[in-house]
Amino acid sequence: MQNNSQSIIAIVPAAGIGSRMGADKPKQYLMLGQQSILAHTLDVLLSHECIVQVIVALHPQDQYFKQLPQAKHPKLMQVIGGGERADSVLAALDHAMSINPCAWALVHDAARPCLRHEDINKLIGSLKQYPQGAILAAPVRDTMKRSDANGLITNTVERALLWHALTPQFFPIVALQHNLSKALAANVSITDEASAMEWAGVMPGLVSGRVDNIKVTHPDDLQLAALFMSQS
Ligand SMILES: Nc1ccn([C@@H]2O[C@H](COP(=O)(O)OP(=O)(O)OP(=O)(O)O)[C@@H](O)[C@H]2O)c(=O)n1
Ligand SMILES: C[C@](O)(CO)[C@H](O)COP(=O)(O)O
Repeated sequence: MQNNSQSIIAIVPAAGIGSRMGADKPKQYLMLGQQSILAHTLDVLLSHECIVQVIVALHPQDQYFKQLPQAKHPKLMQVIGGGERADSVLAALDHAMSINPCAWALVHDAARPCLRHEDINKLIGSLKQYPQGAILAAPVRDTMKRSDANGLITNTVERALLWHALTPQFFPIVALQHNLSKALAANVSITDEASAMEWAGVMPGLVSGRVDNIKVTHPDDLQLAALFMSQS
């Protein structure tokens, strides 16, 4: 895959505690086959020819990362993450700004180990069509319902233009760092990089990605991720 000019720095928010998983360790360190979820995710990013650096944001008390073989990879750097995912991403972006502010950030959840190079290539390849940046996403397939506080259906939501936002999310480092830091300073709820860009008036592109690029969140996601990994 040739990416012509752009330098790409991957950012991996990996400072979460995995509370919804309810495991005895942060979910990114749970085993998936022969290695941990985070190790799989790092392997995909470190092996991509267009990614020149990988910055992983870690929990301040992380005791696991240094045991990963990937921790010694020459392309890998680590920073201390923050209280929320967006804070961890911003900490990594601040570091990326000191490396190459003209590069692009490819932000990918540690908890999405099933990512494939074909999807990274699609996203990078969308740069000409979406110079403002873009995200991998999956069109909604099911009928979508909105509920009230009692779990009763209030209405059916038109699904034709609804997407599941995935990662990686791909933006110019300077613009993303600026907009994310401004949005967080304004106490805006930011759950992905695109929402910070949207808050600043940008309309990111949507690039259709594989539905097996799941985020391991709940216990039953582990078996699904293992199945998808076995087919990659
Ligand atoms: N303060 C945080 C919170 C989350 N993350 C990372 O952001 C990704 C997506 O977040 P999520 O799936 O919510 O992970 P957790 O926050 O660990 O899960 P939970 O919400 O169940 O605690 C994960 O790779 C997680 O490690 C992070 O870097 N810093
Ligand atoms: C970034 C993300 O994976 C896109 O769907 C999602 O917003 C992360 O949410 P989480 O609650 O931090 O897992």
